[in-house]
Amino acid sequence: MTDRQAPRPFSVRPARSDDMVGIHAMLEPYVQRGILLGKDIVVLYEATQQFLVAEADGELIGCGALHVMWEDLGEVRTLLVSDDWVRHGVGRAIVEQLEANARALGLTRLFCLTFEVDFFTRRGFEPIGEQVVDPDVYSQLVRSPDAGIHEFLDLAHVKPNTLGNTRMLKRLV
Ligand SMILES: CC(=O)SCCNC(=O)CCNC(=O)[C@H](O)C(C)(C)COP(=O)(O)OP(=O)(O)OC[C@H]1O[C@@H](n2cnc3c(N)ncnc32)[C@H](O)[C@@H]1OP(=O)(O)O
Repeated sequence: MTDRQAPRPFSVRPARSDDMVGIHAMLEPYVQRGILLGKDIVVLYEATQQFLVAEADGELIGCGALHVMWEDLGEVRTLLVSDDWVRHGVGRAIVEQLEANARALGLTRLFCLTFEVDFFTRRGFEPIGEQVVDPDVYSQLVRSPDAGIHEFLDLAHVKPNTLGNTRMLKRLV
């Protein structure tokens, strides 16, 4: 006998624009708790192609995004699974597909900033302390208006958002 439940069927697919209102609603509680960065709905629409969604019985149950930051470097963003579905392999399936997408785009390193250190460690991410880009790349990245890149660079004005988070990196092989 085991207490592991039978697998519940779900699928992961690229997001469509009409998923964004649902993603915005799923995101809001985590923004309130300071776990994920808040995004205006217009920013979500602009990022539609970056997103994957998980669904079961036609309902959104999770999402995650891949943001390209540099030639070799991407970031996993806005990963979440609805409360009813945590610990059923949905987060893992989303991250594995985001990694496949990253490889297809030619990326070799994936960054994330997270409280979920155990989850990302099991996915092969490792904590990093310092800057992982050279000064020339840094000087270009700092020109981006994107708040996520400011968090990646650990700029002073975003430090209140990132308090207690762990910076992690995975090398894609
Ligand atoms: C970069 C960022 O976006 S950081 C923000 C991350 N998101 C958040 O913090 C929001 C809140 N958290 C969440 O939404 C979720 O907990 C996530 C996204 C972190 C993880 O998603 P989940 O779907 O719960 O993860 P998943 O189930 O794939 O894996 C977690 C572990 O649950 C366990 N598990 C999986 N399926 C089962 C099951 N059927 N029964 C029991 N345990 C299970 C396993 O131990 C699994 O780890 P492993 O597969 O590596 O051995």
